[in-house]
Amino acid sequence: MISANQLVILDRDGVINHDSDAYIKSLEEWIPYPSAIDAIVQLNKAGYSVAIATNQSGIARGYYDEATLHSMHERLTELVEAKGGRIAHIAYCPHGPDDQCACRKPLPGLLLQIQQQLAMESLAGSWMVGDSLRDLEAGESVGCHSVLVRTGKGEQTLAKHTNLESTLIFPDLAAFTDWLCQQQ
Ligand SMILES: O=P(O)(O)OC[C@@H](O)[C@H]1O[C@@H](OP(=O)(O)O)[C@@H](O)[C@@H](O)[C@@H]1O
Ligand SMILES: [Mg+2]
Ligand SMILES: [Zn+2]
Repeated sequence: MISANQLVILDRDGVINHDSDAYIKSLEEWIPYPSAIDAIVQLNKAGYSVAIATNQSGIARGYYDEATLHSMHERLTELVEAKGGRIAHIAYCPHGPDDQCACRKPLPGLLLQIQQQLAMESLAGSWMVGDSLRDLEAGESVGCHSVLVRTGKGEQTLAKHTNLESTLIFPDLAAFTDWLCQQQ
């Protein structure tokens, strides 16, 4: 069984791949940070499981469909597995802000889906890595450590919220990964 402190949960847009205020609407627009792919594999090789929790309101807004989203996640999985890594689970919220779902971050639904999928008793002590406050809020609601990266919307998040005292801040996922692996 995966222990909570050996799980890293990643936000997708702005952490693994470039984000856009116009949403990531196609496979062509899904451009991973090369260092992020390598970081996921590095985490795996250091004994961490990696899962993804991503809001995808672009589906509810009609900008793209679930098949297109799945093609992005197939590509991500291919890139990670080609380097010997593995994504344990990808949880996504296809709903819009007004749909009153239980899974759109900052609600914890995506993280609870990951917990159930990985048969874990708790996520307390896992790591939640995001570029937006809602990522961190979702993680903290289930006891995750908060990590903010400056990629994607990270700089805007930092400028808007100066009271992130319990949050670790790194330039990008690779920098957090290097730090975490040095803690072992
Ligand atoms: O960062 P994650 O959760 O992986 O994905 C975020 C995306 O779903 C989109 O989320 C939207 O927020 P709204 O859903 O419109 O509030 C906007 O921030 C877009 O720029 C962004 O691409
Ligand atoms: Mg994001
Ligand atoms: Zn949802």
